[in-house]
Amino acid sequence: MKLQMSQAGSLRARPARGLSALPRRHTVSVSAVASERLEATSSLNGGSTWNPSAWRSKPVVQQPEYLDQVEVVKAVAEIARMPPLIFAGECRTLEQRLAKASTGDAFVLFGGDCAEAFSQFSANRIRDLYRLILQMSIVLAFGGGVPIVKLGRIAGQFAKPRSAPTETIDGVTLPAYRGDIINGPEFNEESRRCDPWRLVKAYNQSAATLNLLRGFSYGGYAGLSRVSQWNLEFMKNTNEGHAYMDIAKRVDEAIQFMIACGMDTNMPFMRETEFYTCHECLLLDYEAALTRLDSTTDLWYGCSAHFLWCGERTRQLDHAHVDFLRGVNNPIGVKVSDKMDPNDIVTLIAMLNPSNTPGRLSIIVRMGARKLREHLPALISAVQRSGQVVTWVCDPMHGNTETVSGYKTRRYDNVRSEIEAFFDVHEQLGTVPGGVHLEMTGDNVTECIGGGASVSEDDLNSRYHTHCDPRLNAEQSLEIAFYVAQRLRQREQRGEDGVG
Ligand SMILES: O=C[C@H](O)[C@H](O)COP(=O)(O)O
Ligand SMILES: C=C(OP(=O)(O)O)C(=O)O
Repeated sequence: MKLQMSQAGSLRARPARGLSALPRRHTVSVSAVASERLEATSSLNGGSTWNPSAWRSKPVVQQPEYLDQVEVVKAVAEIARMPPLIFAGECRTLEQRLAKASTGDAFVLFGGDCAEAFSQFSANRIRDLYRLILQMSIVLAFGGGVPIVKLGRIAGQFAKPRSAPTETIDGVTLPAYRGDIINGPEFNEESRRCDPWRLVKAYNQSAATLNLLRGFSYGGYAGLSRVSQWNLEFMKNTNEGHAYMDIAKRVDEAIQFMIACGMDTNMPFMRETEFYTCHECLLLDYEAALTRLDSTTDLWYGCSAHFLWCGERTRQLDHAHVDFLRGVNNPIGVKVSDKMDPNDIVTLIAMLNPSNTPGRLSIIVRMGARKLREHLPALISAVQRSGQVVTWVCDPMHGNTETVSGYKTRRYDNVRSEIEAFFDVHEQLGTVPGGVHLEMTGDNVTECIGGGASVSEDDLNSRYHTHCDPRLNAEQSLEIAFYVAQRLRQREQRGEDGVG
């Protein structure tokens, strides 16, 4: 990659180029509706030129209020001097994988912490999340008969958008916790002060995390012959643990059979797995400092993660986050609640993926089951009419948050119902459910209620460790994987029977 940096270490803006002039591959033509909408939004884009700092001229929300701007400049310059965390070629491969998910030839699993935390950083926690994602992928691949694209909410998922800027406890009001990359979760003035040097700490934690993930992915840990060793210790005597071991046994038998037929166990697919990282593209100072020009294509890539998404609270058409994301060439996503209007979704898609490249854009729906059944059909139909290609993903977490006994929690049944509704709606419309996006952990936490683990309301205070939103624990996550696998298998069988 060509790192365009000035001597001070900040990014030097390259001469701005029209986005339409940027080369893109495998594009699909859109209908006149989408083209008209793109034309109509070119004034929002400020013409069609882009550079990693262009967002600064737009309205921006959910950014930290730092007290000392000089320290911000120094910390951001430090990040801009650092190497990219990912390589652009990996993003292009991921885009191809996500394109397959848009047609049902692959399925995407996004999973990981709501908010990574400095205090919870450990090799064991990274390993446990990683192997849970591997386990879930095996279950999904076995059920669905398609490759699973694995995307961890990890190695950069630090910044949190908040509903309210402040928090009040016992009559004391302080700034809200916005993620460890910005301030601390402890409820005192010092901790809640936004500290720009947290940016550097988050970068370093992300680099170390990614280093271990790459080691696991390419160093033998993720080899298919180890499938039966991925079961987490505390899962061994659970229903999900047993069901997983049944599948692992069948995978082992299939491998033995293939070896007997002459298969070479040194083939890359036997020893390695692709694993990608993602996070919300929220903290634009950080993201811009890690945006680099790829020397092989002369295109900009956000190098903090392979995949970046725009949150529900920051997807305003004329605001900074959409402007930033339209210019990076990574595959990207947008979170969408029931507040999204069918016309606006077409406009937003046209802005973020003007060349209609399959795999470039995932729409991550998060509404709760009831609203999803009501609103998603109109969104899908509008996108279909416009000829736009997107990968539809279900986030069953963010439309299902409630407070019980003072804890933010989610009920397993509601999470599962939203996934059910997502598959049902796609089935009715003949469109493709492309993936799920879960807040989950390999730890044995008690943050979400229900599931086979039978976490009750009274258990919430037992192992409630999240700094922000409640995560599914390992058992609940695996249970969700079995449910999704069942839906994928039904879809596959309908395809084989020529139905749908
Ligand atoms: O995880 C996402 C958001 O940061 C979170 O849902 C917002 O939570 P809040 O409503 O408690 O601010
Ligand atoms: C904040 C998040 O989601 P949303 O933007 O959908 O609320 C998230 O996924 O962490």
